[in-house]
Amino acid sequence: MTDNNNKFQAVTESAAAAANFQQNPYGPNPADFLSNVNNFQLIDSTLREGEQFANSFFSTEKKIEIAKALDDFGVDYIELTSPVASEQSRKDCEAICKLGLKAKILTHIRCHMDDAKVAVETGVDGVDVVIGTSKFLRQYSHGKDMNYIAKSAIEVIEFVKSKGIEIRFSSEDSFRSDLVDLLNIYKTVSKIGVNRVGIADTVGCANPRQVYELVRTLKSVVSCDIECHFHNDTGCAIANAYTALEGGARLIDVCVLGIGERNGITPLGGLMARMIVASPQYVKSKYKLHKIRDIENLVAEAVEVNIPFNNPITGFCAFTHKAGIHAKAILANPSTYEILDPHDFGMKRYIHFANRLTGWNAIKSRVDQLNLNLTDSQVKEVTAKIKKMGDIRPLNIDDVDSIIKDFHSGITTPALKPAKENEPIEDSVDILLDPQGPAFKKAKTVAK
Ligand SMILES: CC(=O)SCCNC(=O)CCNC(=O)[C@H](O)C(C)(C)COP(=O)(O)OP(=O)(O)OC[C@H]1O[C@@H](n2cnc3c(N)ncnc32)[C@H](O)[C@@H]1OP(=O)(O)O
Ligand SMILES: O=C(O)CCC(=O)C(=O)O
Ligand SMILES: [Zn+2]
Repeated sequence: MTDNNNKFQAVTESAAAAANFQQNPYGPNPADFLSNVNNFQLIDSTLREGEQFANSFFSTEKKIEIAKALDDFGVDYIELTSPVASEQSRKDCEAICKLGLKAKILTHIRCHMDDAKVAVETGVDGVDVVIGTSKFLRQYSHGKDMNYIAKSAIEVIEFVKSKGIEIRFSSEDSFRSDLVDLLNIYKTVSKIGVNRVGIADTVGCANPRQVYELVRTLKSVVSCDIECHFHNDTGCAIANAYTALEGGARLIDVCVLGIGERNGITPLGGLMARMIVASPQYVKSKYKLHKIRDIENLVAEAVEVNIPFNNPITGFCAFTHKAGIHAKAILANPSTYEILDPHDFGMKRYIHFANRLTGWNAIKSRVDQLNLNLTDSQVKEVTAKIKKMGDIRPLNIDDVDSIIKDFHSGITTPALKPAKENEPIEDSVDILLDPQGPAFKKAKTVAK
């Protein structure tokens, strides 16, 4: 191709990227020419990092159930606990390798030949090797200097490669490591050939700008894919994962519900919420999003936690609209107040109208659902009654329905018994726009 043709191609490609960006303002920025927002992979670590969550104990059967569910969902890799952690951990790793899943199976080991020798015998498709590079870890964890780290990394990598399986090298606590040390070790391992290098924000200290910069810098010194692992101590795990992809990382470590050491890592569901906004076609074609709820329930039950009320996608009120102003606009066009479409995840949207913040538009939709005929001014009148009652105490759907029905039949609304102070509202049910869907109860979100 001539220079002019090359220039023409570059111009048309960037014009296409810009047009796409305009179509979807949440999509990859055309300036991020290395971005993998439209081309990322997931390494699910629920059965490794997730096993490090305080409440976790997975029986063999549970691990198999979770691995199958993740595979069905479409994750690219499933990472398992080190086979040297315990005898059962090794046996479970072998058992999962024998399942014949589509997802590649990885195990996660220290940068040590003793661990590597056990790992390669388990039947895994790849080994994730990690060693701390920050001063903290070099001093208080393994006590080794960068020369030793490089030497042992080369030995372990060469050994795993000789077995014909994938190898990833990762620096634990990357964001508190010296940049020169980091780039040197990554350069070394990239030169001898690894499938991936990993950046790990082990203590959750990194912010999105730092992530972008480190990934971009690393991109210029390695020739392999970059994987990223973000802890959520300071609440940046999803944002950091997204920014890493913008900077050119290809793979993100996730756990179902974000479980892991301390308060965990990037959650699978939360990252999907972020990515579907940026890259809807890619995400919808690659992952079975409607399975997220089942997978989260499976893991939540296994580790004995509730799904948080504010969880992206599956939190009990993730698609519930309440205030009258919101309800009116949602009834006209859900996109007015929703960036995620609940149907993409097999979920439904709800309008919670049994409260004093409701408005006549929401009440009118309930009147219609009840097949009653009221004029707009009558709906406004009955809405005022509902609000009056909502000023006295929390309402439930039966309260509202009886106010509407009584109003409709011209019968004076009987006084409702005020709830006792602090009485739990066990049956406060919210209305759904879809009359076929199941009504749902307020989630009990009391932490154990
Ligand atoms: C940030 C992360 O999440 S990394 C992954 C964490 N995963 C795990 O720890 C898996 C579960 N762990 C275990 O079952 C155990 O810790 C084992 C089997 C790995 C090791 O158990 P033990 O031999 O009893 O050692 P212990 O856990 O007390 O200490 C860790 C040892 O690994 C060494 N070590 C720690 N990290 C590394 C590393 N990345 N590469 C090489 N050696 C390491 C430490 O120096 C220490 O060695 P020591 O015996 O000389 O003190
Ligand atoms: O292996 C990795 O990349 C990450 C290890 C880990 O869990 C961490 O550093 O938090
Ligand atoms: Zn971790």
